[in-house]
Amino acid sequence: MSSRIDLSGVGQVFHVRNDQSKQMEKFVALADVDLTVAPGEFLTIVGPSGCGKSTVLDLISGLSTPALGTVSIDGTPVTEPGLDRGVVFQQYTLLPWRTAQGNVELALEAAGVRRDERRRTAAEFLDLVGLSDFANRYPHELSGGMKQRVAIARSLSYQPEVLLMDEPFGALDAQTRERLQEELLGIWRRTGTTVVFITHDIDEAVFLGQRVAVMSARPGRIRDLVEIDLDRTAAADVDVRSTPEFARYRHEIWTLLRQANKSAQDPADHHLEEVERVA
Ligand SMILES: Nc1ncnc2c1ncn2[C@@H]1O[C@H](COP(=O)(O)OP(=O)(O)OP(=O)(O)O)[C@@H](O)[C@H]1O
Repeated sequence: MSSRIDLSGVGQVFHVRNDQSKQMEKFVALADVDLTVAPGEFLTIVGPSGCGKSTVLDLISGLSTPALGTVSIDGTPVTEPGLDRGVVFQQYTLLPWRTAQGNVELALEAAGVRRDERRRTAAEFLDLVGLSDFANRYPHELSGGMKQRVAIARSLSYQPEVLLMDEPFGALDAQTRERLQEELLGIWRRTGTTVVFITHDIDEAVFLGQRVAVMSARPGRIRDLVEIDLDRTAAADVDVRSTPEFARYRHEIWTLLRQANKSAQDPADHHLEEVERVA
């Protein structure tokens, strides 16, 4: 099960207090964002800090609505959060008084799933993320990587058609992170879910994404889309990350990010013009 995501002419504006004048003013966080994510695609998004990556994810998840343009899932405009979209954040968002199993069941409760089926499905998804032996542990008894796996199991348990991930592995050590990246690719292949994954890490973006979207800031835009053609199924035997193809993609994204950072620092940007247009 997977869905297509469309962002068309999307702009987002926030009201912020000007440090000098102390007046409220409009801040254009996103402008002219056009993006289509195909059903079952794995898209990663990179960009300078504050360029609007989380804002894009919030719009797709329905946590906010755009000031301009439309966001739709399979042609239906997104107006609020829904169980067709699962979200995983960087911070572990587990309830401390519930076990791993209980945390996964929570999402199924919200989806109205019957008790016995909840138990069975939660166990199945904990197994999928390799945590069957830890089902009865509480969050404080789990490592950071395990907590994040529970969060992933919880988001997958109600079988969303879209999985939105906002730097889910950002707080993990390098080894755990690489292992979870490989596990996530395996889960994605098995479930066929459409994934949008935000990261600061170029290697992570190249390793996971079938395409990498590079954003620029002030205002946030999709600056480039790079197709990544790597054979990741060989990951178990071959260190894909050390191949010349991987290095080429890494350099390409690195160069685009450098350019995106430079344009963000350019004082002659179109920021004010955009404010006028979007406001
Ligand atoms: N609710 C809000 N009110 C005011 N400004 C906001 C709000 N949310 C985000 N912003 C601003 O919008 C811009 C984009 O924020 P966003 O969190 O989407 O960036 P990001 O690319 O995800 O950043 P990072 O990589 O640092 O996590 C930033 O300048 C941020 O300060």
